[in-house]
Amino acid sequence: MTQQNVVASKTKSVAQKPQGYIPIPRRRVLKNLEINGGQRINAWVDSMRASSPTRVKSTSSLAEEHSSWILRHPSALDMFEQIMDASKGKQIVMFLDYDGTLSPIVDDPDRAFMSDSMRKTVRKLARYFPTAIVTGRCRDKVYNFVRLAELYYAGSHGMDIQGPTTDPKYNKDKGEAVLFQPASEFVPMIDEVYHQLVEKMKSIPGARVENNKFCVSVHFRCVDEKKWNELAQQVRSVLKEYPKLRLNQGRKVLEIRPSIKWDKGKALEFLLESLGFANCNDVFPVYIGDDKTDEDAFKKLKDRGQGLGILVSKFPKDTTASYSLQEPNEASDGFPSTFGGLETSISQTPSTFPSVIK
Ligand SMILES: O=P(O)(O)OC[C@H]1O[C@H](O[C@H]2O[C@H](CO)[C@@H](O)[C@H](O)[C@H]2O)[C@H](O)[C@@H](O)[C@@H]1O
Repeated sequence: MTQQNVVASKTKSVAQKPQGYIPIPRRRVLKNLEINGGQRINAWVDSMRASSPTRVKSTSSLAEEHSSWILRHPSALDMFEQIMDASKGKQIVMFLDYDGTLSPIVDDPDRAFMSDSMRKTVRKLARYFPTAIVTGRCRDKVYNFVRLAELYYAGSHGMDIQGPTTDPKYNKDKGEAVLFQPASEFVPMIDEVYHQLVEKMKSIPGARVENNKFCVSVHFRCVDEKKWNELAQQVRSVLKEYPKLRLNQGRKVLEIRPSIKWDKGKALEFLLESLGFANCNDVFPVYIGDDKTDEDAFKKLKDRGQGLGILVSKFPKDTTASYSLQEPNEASDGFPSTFGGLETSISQTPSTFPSVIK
């Protein structure tokens, strides 16, 4: 299938129902919201609470839960030898989520900076392995945080994919090396919704709306929990006019995006195909992420029976990832001794981005 055909076939699916990755089916969310400010909207707010816990469990029950969870999802740092063995003779491809993985979670989304040491680690990784950032953020914004031109970037939950601008073959058109944008027709709609949400959120102290180009984030991290109900109703009042959009929840954020069959897992698959690893057993993709949306990528790896997923989380969470890391710093400090350490253990030539983007 040619690139154009791929684009055309993905675009055709715009009107179809989303499949596969909706933690909160839109129909259910809307049903929950139907009784004006009544009981059902509470169900949605409960779901916001559940996905953004604000109350800490007792230390002993947490410790118990954690030790049983860690048996099922051991630390990636402790599993270095096993990871090495599994990847032997294969091309490692790195996929990295941004918020909560490369940068710590902070109150102000515009200040989620990546540390210099993390940047150094990612630069080092990219010298040895094709490396992609896969994020809910707008691609330009995440690029401004990461500032490494040698990476692939999949912004807006994978709906905006760009190749390394250091590579002349991606850089023919004045630096815009866009490979795939399956939701491009939604840009005006997303923009419209963004402006409406900005207006609505003016009455809710602490709420923030972020335009991620192909999707919109409504942040409630700094909103008093008593106001979550009102925030949910306001978002609902906008969303009900846009049946082609749907809703997801992340870490204290509501994410509105096009109802197309596309997610971080599909983006991972697209990048692997583009790199020439479509039907290849000699590839070892590693995906590191912290959020629900990363589960689509973990699941994709499991379905392909290739590589591994690493969940960054201090707390036990339902996940398809095989391994875990506790926090972004652990990833940064750990990389040089784990994946970065591979440079001394394998005989791969640096800077060998496959020249096979089709
Ligand atoms: O896929 P990701 O790279 O993890 O992006 C998901 C969302 O991340 C950002 O929000 C999260 O991080 C913020 C900064 O630490 C934090 O304030 C917020 O509460 C988190 O949800 C980003 O701002 C969103 O647009 C992304 O969708």
